[in-house]
Parts: sequence; C-alpha cells; structure tokens
Amino acid sequence: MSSLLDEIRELHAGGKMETLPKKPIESMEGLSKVYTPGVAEICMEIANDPAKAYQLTIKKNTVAVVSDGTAVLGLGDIGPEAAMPVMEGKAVLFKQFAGVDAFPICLNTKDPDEIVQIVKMIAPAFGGINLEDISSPRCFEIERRLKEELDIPIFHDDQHGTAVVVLAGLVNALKVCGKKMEDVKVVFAGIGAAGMACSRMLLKAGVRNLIGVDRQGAIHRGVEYSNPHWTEYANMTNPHNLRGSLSEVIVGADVFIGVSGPDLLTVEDIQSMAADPIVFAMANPKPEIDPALAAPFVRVLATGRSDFPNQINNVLCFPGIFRGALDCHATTINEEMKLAAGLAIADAISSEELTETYIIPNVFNPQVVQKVREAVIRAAWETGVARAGEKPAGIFHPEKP
Ligand SMILES: NC(=O)c1ccc[n+]([C@@H]2O[C@H](COP(=O)([O-])OP(=O)(O)OC[C@H]3O[C@@H](n4cnc5c(N)ncnc54)[C@H](O)[C@@H]3O)[C@@H](O)[C@H]2O)c1
Ligand SMILES: O=C(O)C[C@H](O)C(=O)O
Ligand SMILES: [Mg+2]
Repeated sequence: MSSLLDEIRELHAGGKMETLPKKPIESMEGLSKVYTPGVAEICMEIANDPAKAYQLTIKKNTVAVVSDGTAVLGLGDIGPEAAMPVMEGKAVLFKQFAGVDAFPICLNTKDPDEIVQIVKMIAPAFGGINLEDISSPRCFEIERRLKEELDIPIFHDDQHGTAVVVLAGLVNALKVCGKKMEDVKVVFAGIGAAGMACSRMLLKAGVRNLIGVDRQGAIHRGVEYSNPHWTEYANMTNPHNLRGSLSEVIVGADVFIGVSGPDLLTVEDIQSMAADPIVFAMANPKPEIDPALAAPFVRVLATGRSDFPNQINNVLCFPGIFRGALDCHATTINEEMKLAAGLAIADAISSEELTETYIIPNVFNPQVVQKVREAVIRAAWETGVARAGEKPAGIFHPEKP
C-alpha cells in the first residue's frame, strides 16, 4: 500500500504538467520575431480586429479548467490548493486525449459574483471554459450567468459531462437487459450538480419514472425546499410523489444511479430492486457501494473509477466535446450537442461487443474522441451555433450566429 502511495506521490511531484514552446527560440533574430519588436505587429493586428485572437494566439485551442475547490470529487470543500491535482489531471486528459491545451485555475473565492467576474475577465485568452468541482446550487447560477455573458462554450463538467456519459452507459445497459427508457424506474442518489443534470438528460432521453433522493430522502412535491432547484426538480420527477428514504423508494427500481458519496447503498437495497438491476455507483473516489460487494447481486455494475470494468466517468466526454466545439468555433455547447455526444459514446460499442462488463468504451479507445467530435460538430451546425470549419455533408439549413 505504501509503495502504491509512493508511486502516486512521485507522479505528482512538482505537478503533472508544464508549458512548452511550439518552436524554440534559437537566435537573436528569432527572438526579435516572436518577442519584441516583431510581436508588436501581431498585437496591433489583434487590436484592430479582436477576432484575430483566434488565429494569432492560443485562444482557439485553449480551455480554462476553473474550480473553487468546493466539491472536489466526493471529498467536498477542500479548498483551491487541494483542488489543483484534480484540475491538473483534467488538463492533462484534455491534452492527451483530444490535443486541447488546458490550464488549471483554482480560485480563492466561493462567491458566485466574484467567480463570474473573474472568469469573464480571463475569458479573452480562452476558447472555452470548463467549470469543475464547484458545489451546487451555486454552480447553476455561475454557469447560467457565464453562458449569458460570454460567447465561448461554458461547460460545467460535473453536470453535463457526467450527464452525457450516464446517458451513454444507460442506453447500452438497457440494451443488455432488454429494457426500455420509457418503462424503467430510475432512482438517483445525490441531487447536486451531477444528479440534477443527469436527471434532466435522462428525462429528455425518454425516462418517465425517475426519483431523486438526497440527504433528507426522496425529493417530492408539497415541501418548501430552501434549494429552489429541488422544488423545480420535484415538479419534473417522482410521478407518484413517493416519500421516504433511499431504501424505501428503491424497491422495484430497475436502475440506481449514485452521484452522492461513499457507502450509502446496501446489498439489501439492491436485492429489493427489480430483476436484472443496473447499478451505476459513481461517487469518486469511493462509490456508493463497494463494487466487490455489489457485483454478485446486479446485472450491470459501473463505477466512476478506472480500476473496475465499466468506468462511467466524464473523461469520456469533456475532451471530445470541447475538441468538437473548438474545431467548429461554437458559441456554446447546447442540449443537442450533449445528446449527440452521449449517443456517439454509446455507439462506440457495437451490439456484438456489448456485454454486462462492457457497456461503455474505454477512455483509451481512440474512436471515442473522434466520434464525439464529429457528432458535436454536426449538432452544432444543425443548431446554428458553429462559426468556422467545414460544414458536415447533409446539412441544408445552417444558420450562422
Ligand atoms: N463518475 C463521474 O464522472 C462523476 C462526475 C461528477 C460527479 N461524480 C461524483 O458524484 C458526487 C457528487 O458530485 P457533484 O459534483 O454533483 O457534487 P455536489 O456537491 O454538487 O452534489 C452532491 C449531492 O449529493 C448529496 N449527498 C451527499 N452525501 C449524501 C448521502 N449520504 N445521501 C444522500 N445524498 C447525499 C449532497 O447533499 C449533494 O446534494 C461526487 O462523489 C463526485 O465525485 C462523479
Ligand atoms: O474527476 C472525476 O474523476 C470525475 C468527476 O469530475 C468527479 O468530480 O468525480
Ligand atoms: Mg468533477
């Protein structure tokens, strides 16, 4: 155990990334071109036409990974310094899987006004903003305001990246079990950033019977929640207005999706579910149930971790979705682009390949980023938010923003 920890520490020593010049400067002449005085010409070109930042700076390929350290994995509010290893990790994954340059930026404030203000102020350098590990409900307002006020993609990964991958996983898990979105009962644990967005995505995909459970039990109508998002949630879910604990409402459920915290689901809970239960225990780093404990009692089991089969993790989404959005210079990442990304991830596994332990492609499968990118670019053109690049064949009424 300690040797594993030593290895992990060694991999983090001095941080996980660095900045490299594209072309090294080797002479005074070279210096005079990329630095002063040559650089001044480029500065003035951009000053006269700020859109040229996309051609003459890092903007078109660069994303800011912004966190305030308040909901880091399932570790909670551990602060901006402690959030850095996760944000560095996200930046490394952006680069390795999709060639996107990403900067980890951890802010020493939890105030939504300040976060919005700071992100707006740094936006000129970036082609997109990936918000990460910002706790709910503040994350909803921060994202909404930034989307309204900036014309580059703003994407809260814990909400939308997770929702895209959960959709992909569920499409394939239901195929394995021979069940349909419209017929299944789905119970969510943890109605925070991820739970809210995943629920919305599944409702959009056709799920009708969906119940969310948080610390005080099932979210239902007839209660005044201090979190207004839960009141809205109660109105769009829980058709039979069930009340009670997770153990009470999970009875007869076909699907459990956990985006909450460790060890809140029991084997008895799983045994009370319908036949062929599907369990996505996605809390990181410790899932809602120990996978070894759950495995004998489920038909399909997935976690957010890379050390078990069926890793349902937003890393399958964010590199490809930003690759697509940056390549077509999209103004936003909209619902259609997310849905297309989810279906593209599901589609990376053929019906012949699909099994209980292979419902979701591996992150090292190069098809994933490629398929997500193409689907996202097509959806961006179809919905009129693409601004550049080649229009995919078969789109007849593209509207440029
Ligand atoms: N696998 C993935 O790709 C992925 C993606 C996003 C989030 N997650 C995991 O999901 C969890 C939540 O992330 P988030 O960004 O939504 O955080 P969040 O802070 O916005 O929301 C967490 C929610 O879970 C609830 N919760 C916590 N413990 C609970 C318990 N014992 N019973 C019922 N509800 C409980 C909280 O009250 C809160 O509403 C974290 O563990 C995170 O690591 C996984
Ligand atoms: O970081 C991850 O592994 C996934 C997700 O963003 C999380 O917060 O747990
Ligand atoms: Mg996260």
